[in-house]
Amino acid sequence: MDPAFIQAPEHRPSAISHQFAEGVPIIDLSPLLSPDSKKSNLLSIEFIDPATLSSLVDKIKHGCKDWGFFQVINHGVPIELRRAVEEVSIKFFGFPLPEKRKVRRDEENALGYYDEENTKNVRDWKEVFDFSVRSPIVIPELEGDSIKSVTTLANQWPENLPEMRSVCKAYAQATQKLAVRLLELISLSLGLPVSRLNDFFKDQTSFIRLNHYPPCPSPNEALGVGRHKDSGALTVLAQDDVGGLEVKRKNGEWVAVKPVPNSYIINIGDIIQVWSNDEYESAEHRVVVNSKRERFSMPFFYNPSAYEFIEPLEELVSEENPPNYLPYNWGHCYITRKLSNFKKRITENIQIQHFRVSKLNA
Ligand SMILES: O=C(O)CCC(=O)C(=O)O
Ligand SMILES: [Fe+2]
Repeated sequence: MDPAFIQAPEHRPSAISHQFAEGVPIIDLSPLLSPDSKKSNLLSIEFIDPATLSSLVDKIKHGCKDWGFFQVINHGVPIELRRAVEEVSIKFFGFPLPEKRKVRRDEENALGYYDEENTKNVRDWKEVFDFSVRSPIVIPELEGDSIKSVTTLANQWPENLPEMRSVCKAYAQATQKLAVRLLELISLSLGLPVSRLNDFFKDQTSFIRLNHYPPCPSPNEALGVGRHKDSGALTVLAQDDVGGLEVKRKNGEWVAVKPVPNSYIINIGDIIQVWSNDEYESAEHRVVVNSKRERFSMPFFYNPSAYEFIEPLEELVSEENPPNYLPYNWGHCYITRKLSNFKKRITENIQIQHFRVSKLNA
């Protein structure tokens, strides 16, 4: 196998890491499906009674605080839509490589097909197709009040799979609605008003990634995706029945997340960690591959507007609990991370650690 894929010994999947985690919270969102919205699959917080809402918010808090991720069922995303995207994804990745490369991402435009992604400078055993919810998106990178650069990202769709565009668009809208409701529940779980975080997403930079992990001849040395944390606000992830997603627990142990049919896995991203001033921590995760079955997954990365500056929310800091992070521009963070995956870089990726206020100076 190409040595570019081989993980350092300490990061290889160990034999004991494949046990399915006990007790991963599975949260039933059906109380949010109001009777008349059942048909339209619309989740709403308006009509729920206070006791039911409060018990739901408690479960969200537990998931965020103790795990950094959880699964949701009865989430309102129509199953037909999910199946339709799964089908186009299988068709697309089944195309010959030259066909897929017609919509390949490049240094200017980070959306489209890509099969050479690195995580922490080791190649991932996967191929991906990225598309953003809004397109094109113009992303200014801000430094203070001045614009450092402007990048435009635009979706690219394969000519010989004409249904892909509309199917993906409909799916993105449905998962986005779920992301909005989840963020509202998370806002309540932090003691904030329900819509406190919504305005950050007015010109969202959210995108969906279709992942394909082919069978791997050397699954003990390579990873589908190396260990990482998602840099956005939260991730709404659909995985198929093969399994392979692993999450690092607070005790340092890697545990596998058992696939639950038609559920979504919700990951807390770095932005929620910063907003909450470390009340919630983003979960480190990775993907283990296997030699027999290919695997497909589809994360929706819920990302704010590029011009937003991310910092601990003022309601959640005080003299006793001062902000742990300096403000950083999301557009800058997003573009640096997205384009840095394009090529191996000598320098480290931007991480929220770079904005952490040093405790030593306190
Ligand atoms: O495939 C998965 O289950 C997770 C993928 C992932 O973590 C990512 O693309 O950021
Ligand atoms: Fe991830």
